[in-house]
Amino acid sequence: MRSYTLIAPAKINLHLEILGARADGYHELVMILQSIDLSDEISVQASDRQAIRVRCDHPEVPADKSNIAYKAANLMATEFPAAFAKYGGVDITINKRIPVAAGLAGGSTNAAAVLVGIDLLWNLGLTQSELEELGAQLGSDVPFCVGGGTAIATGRGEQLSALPSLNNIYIVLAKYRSLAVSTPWAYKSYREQFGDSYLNDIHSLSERAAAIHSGPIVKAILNKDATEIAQKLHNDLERVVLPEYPQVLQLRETFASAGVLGTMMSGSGPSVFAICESQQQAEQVKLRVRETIPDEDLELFVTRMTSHGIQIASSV
Ligand SMILES: C[C@](O)(CO)[C@H](O)COP(=O)(O)OP(=O)(O)OC[C@H]1O[C@@H](n2ccc(N)nc2=O)[C@H](O)[C@@H]1O
Ligand SMILES: Nc1ncnc2c1ncn2[C@@H]1O[C@H](COP(=O)(O)OP(=O)(O)OP(=O)(O)O)[C@@H](O)[C@H]1O
Repeated sequence: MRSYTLIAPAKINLHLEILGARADGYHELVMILQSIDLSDEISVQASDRQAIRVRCDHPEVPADKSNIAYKAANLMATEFPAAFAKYGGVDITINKRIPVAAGLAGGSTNAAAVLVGIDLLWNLGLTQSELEELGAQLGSDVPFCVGGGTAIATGRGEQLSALPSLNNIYIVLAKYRSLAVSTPWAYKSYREQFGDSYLNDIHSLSERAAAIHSGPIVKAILNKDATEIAQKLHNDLERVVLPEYPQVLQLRETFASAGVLGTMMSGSGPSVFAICESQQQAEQVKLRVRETIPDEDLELFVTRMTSHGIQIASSV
């Protein structure tokens, strides 16, 4: 049976700005999303049973219909019933390395990999933008995960404009294994606490553009200047997550006192990343954080920014 093995990278948010609440329950955002070199491996294999099956080596990730990888395959089967009938079922195997429920788009990148894998398995020849449109039906972060790299995301996160890629900027990533933050809770809390500061009353596009704060970090990205990027990191969701989760606040403070270029929570948390001058500094910072917080529940990774989205590792 034919199969593809795909590399599915995680993302961090270099900028996350909430512009307002939308009628559909989502929030209008301006984000800068960045792929990192910390990936799951997804294999998508044709099967002779007319069914979708998911296996995952991580005990906390469901292997049933609630897995977003299952939902991605089911969407492809619904959108392309003739191909589903012709090529048969799909067996999906997920080797999970990205921390779960971390604000790193772990599920979203798995879904993007399944879309890419099934497109190849069924010879559909979909374009990147067609794959991104399908991804938007599964989650706001899924379209970005298809192509990855560095991008500005607007709307609810699904409208993408590519930025020049940032390679080899080293980061340290920290996440407490047992700590999870609900994304709906984070947005809802923000709306309840800071709804008044929304830009909903700004109607003209030029007024709205002038009020958006992502300009300085975009300039830093265009300059490919790690120090400048690190100084301009921003995440509105920190305003609700840090007061509620002291461990996340402690990670931010521990990174800051370790002399990194800059530090921020990713997405809705609870993972925190720190931008470093070099791989060597990143390794030193990792050791220092480990000494300061010798809690085995804390996972620490040294990784780097990458320009890759979903990639094919092998095909049989
Ligand atoms: C926090 C981020 O990861 C940052 O990149 C994303 O904004 C969330 O991306 P995601 O997990 O793919 O989000 P979705 O699965 O689309 O939505 C999960 C929930 O988050 C909230 N949500 C998400 C995106 C958005 N623009 N506004 C929202 O209010 C909604 O309550 C939604 O029900
Ligand atoms: N393939 C999957 N990988 C990881 N989690 C999954 C998957 N499918 C479903 N889930 C469930 O989704 C929840 C969120 O996990 P995920 O790792 O995607 O969060 P996240 O990194 O915060 O995502 P995002 O940054 O897109 O909001 C988990 O609690 C898990 O049970």
